[in-house]
Amino acid sequence: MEIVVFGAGSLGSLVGGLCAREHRVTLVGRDPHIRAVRDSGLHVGGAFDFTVRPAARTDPPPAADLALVTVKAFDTDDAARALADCDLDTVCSLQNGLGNEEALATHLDGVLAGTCTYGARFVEPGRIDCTGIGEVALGTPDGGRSARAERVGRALRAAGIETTVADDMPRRLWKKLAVNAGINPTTALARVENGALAADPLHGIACEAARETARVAREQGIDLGDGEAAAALDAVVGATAANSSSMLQDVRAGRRTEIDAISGAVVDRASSPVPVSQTLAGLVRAWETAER
Ligand SMILES: NC(=O)C1=CN([C@@H]2O[C@H](COP(=O)(O)OP(=O)(O)OC[C@H]3O[C@@H](n4cnc5c(N)ncnc54)[C@H](OP(=O)(O)O)[C@@H]3O)[C@@H](O)[C@H]2O)C=CC1
Ligand SMILES: CC(C)(CO)C(=O)C(=O)O
Repeated sequence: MEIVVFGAGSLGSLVGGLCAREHRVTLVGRDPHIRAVRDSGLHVGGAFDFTVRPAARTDPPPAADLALVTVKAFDTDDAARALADCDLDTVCSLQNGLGNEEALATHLDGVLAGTCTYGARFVEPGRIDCTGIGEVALGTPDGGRSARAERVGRALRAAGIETTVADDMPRRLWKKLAVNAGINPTTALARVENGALAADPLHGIACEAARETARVAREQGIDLGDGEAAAALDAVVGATAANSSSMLQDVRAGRRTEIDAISGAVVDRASSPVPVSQTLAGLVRAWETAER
């Protein structure tokens, strides 16, 4: 299968590197990382230790069977526009946050929704580390089964990526959002690793943000319970206790965060008050305004 990974930073290089062991892969990203991959290949370290030599460029190729989108959520619309001239059969987001599939579908056909719990960290141009083995779940954005999703699932499994083809992607996207809405802004503002959320006061704040997200999901017709959302948050906090959330990494690096697609998405869709999510979103945005 011809696969283009659009947004070959940390996660995109991990997934693209794994796919390159089985498929013809083109990474689309930025120099100097892309130049290093072109010159010396891509080394995937951490939980893996291999080097592959995918094609690497700073603009999309003319065609591919599958595009995996791994830009940050605030770049999704630009990614969709950049891919519009690429002859594609299927596009699959592996991003965090809500709204990515809708943004992609504005410009592209054959869009699938996806979540990813693998962890990836950029080391230096040409090298990334896998910081945690997880899984990819993918399917049609509105739920239900599709031959397109089954094809992509087979291709990712063939590359050794733990993959579930799911018929309930709306629910999965909201459940992942509840986890991110609890963990990401809380750890970023407190400057702590994920494990600090196991104890109060941070545990109470993170759980309430997750429960607010579950309530807004129910307002949107998604059957996601408060207890289930809080339990999912606790499970991820336990499993990634030593990790720095992506939002904490962004804040520490002085980079723009994905707050708008995470807590902002909860606030924008709420038809009842979500004070914790609103406060977390406001505080992170205030930091972005002051510090960036
Ligand atoms: N890293 C991880 O462990 C995980 C990440 N995720 C999610 O995956 C998504 C990606 O995260 P992550 O990999 O960490 O982010 P990164 O910033 O490391 O990777 C995104 C890359 O895409 C590049 N990019 C953006 N727009 C373009 C463009 N138009 N053309 C070429 N390159 C472009 C960025 O370059 P530049 O910055 O210069 O614009 C960057 O190098 C996010 O939604 C994140 O929340 C989900 C699970 C785990
Ligand atoms: C699940 C979690 C919070 C793990 O750190 C994550 O997806 C992130 O950091 O963006």
